[in-house]
Amino acid sequence: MTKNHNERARLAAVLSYQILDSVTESDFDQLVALACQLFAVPIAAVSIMDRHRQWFKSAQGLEMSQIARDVSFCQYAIRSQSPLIVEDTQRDARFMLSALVVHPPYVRAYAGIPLINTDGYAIGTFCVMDHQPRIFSEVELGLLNILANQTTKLLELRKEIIQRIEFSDQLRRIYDSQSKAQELWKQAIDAVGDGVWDCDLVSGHYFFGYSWLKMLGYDQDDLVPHFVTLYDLLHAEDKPRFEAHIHAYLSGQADEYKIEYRIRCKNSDYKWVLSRGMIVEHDENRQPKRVVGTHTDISQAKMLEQSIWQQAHFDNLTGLPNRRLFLDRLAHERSVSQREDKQFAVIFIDLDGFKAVNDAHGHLVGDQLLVAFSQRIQTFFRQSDTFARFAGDEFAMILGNMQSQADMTTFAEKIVQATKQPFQLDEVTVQISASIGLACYPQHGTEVDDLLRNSDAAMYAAKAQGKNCWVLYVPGM
Ligand SMILES: Nc1nc2c(ncn2[C@@H]2O[C@H](COP(=O)(O)OP(=O)(O)OP(=O)(O)O)[C@@H](O)[C@H]2O)c(=O)[nH]1
Repeated sequence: MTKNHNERARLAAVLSYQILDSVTESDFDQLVALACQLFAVPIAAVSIMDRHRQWFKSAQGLEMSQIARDVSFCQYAIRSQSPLIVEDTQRDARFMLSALVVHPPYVRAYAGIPLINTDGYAIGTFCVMDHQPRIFSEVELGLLNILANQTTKLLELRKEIIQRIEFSDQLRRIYDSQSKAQELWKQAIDAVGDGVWDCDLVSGHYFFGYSWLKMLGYDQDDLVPHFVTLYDLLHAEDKPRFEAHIHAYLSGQADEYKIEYRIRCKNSDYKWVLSRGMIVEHDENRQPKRVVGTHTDISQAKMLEQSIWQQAHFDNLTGLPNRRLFLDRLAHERSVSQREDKQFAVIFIDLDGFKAVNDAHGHLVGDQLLVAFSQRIQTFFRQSDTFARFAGDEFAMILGNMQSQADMTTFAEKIVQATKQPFQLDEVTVQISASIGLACYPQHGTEVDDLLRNSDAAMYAAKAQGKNCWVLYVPGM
């Protein structure tokens, strides 16, 4: 496809090949040599038409490397975008006085085919010249066309290669500048104390930043820079959560990579760290290739958080779960038992005569008694049961997975018996007893509030019956 002559656009197209004044290339020279052989002519050339000159990319039989555009034969082929055939220059008014005709190389015959690129611009010509007048047969013109086409293809190929080289240079420059920026970034973050890490997902190479290592007491040589090293250092309990989060982030299910986990220090202690990261590179299939991020030591914050949680959920004096934690566990037990169709017991205990101990021996002894009672009763429990201090001398229990009401009452009796055994405290021996109320899920209530209220009511019934005993809830209490 050819385009109407637009010299400005044509020149832009010529420049895009970056071929003007380029060094000799054998591919073009071979085509020119072939033309001389094929047509038995002394002169053949591949020329590129610049703004004011015709420059020869390759030429045979010509002394010069370029000529002024206005004396060139090829300018006609360029302008008309069609072959120019001159069988005898001395009989053609356009050329008979041309410098190329009256001076060397004394051109008498000329055939030139424009090199029209894929955008339709005539970049230059492929031409042959003779010192004698000559007629170019159709076959010869066909061959010349083929040579011109091959030359155009060569020009396109050459342009593509140049573009690829430029593109890869550009990529390398971007990569270099990014690497420099990333290095600076790593150093800056390392300097403020957050440990930097950088993971190549393809090779598994894992860069541990200086602060990362220092935070956990390691030296550079202590750790193999590989993802497996990090995985091995994770606390066993945190590994499943870590794996799940990584998977969610890399597969796009999670928007951000942000996870807290414990990691083993050089001295074998564990530290809590907050790990944050982001994908910075994808491969050609848009799969994540590289993730970089930071490690922040959050051990202090975690300890504070744990201590606050502990204070909010456990009784200071006895170390038993408090009312809040008891209610959480009760709600949990209820939903598990409902799902699995099981029974459980809620047991309410209020000590009898506790005030008298306080009054007789002082508050401190009263405290010691509460602790001693808790420790004695705790020995009756399974890990899965809950024994909590509600307030003062009130305690509550959850006994999971009860087979029968008889199991519950047997247990209650054990507590009654154990409580009335004397307590040997620091300076005195005291004796108390317990009043116990029992309610069973689901017979005595299916909701948490009902179970609490009914076990409390049963406990009051035990007090009313003379204390030092247990009572199983019956409706109407
Ligand atoms: N030493 C001590 N006493 C407490 C604590 N919390 C509450 N008390 C006291 O525990 C007593 C509980 O009162 P009551 O349950 O009426 O005393 P009680 O003698 O067991 O009465 P009954 O249940 O009817 O047998 C009160 O005197 C509270 O001041 C505590 O943490 N330490």
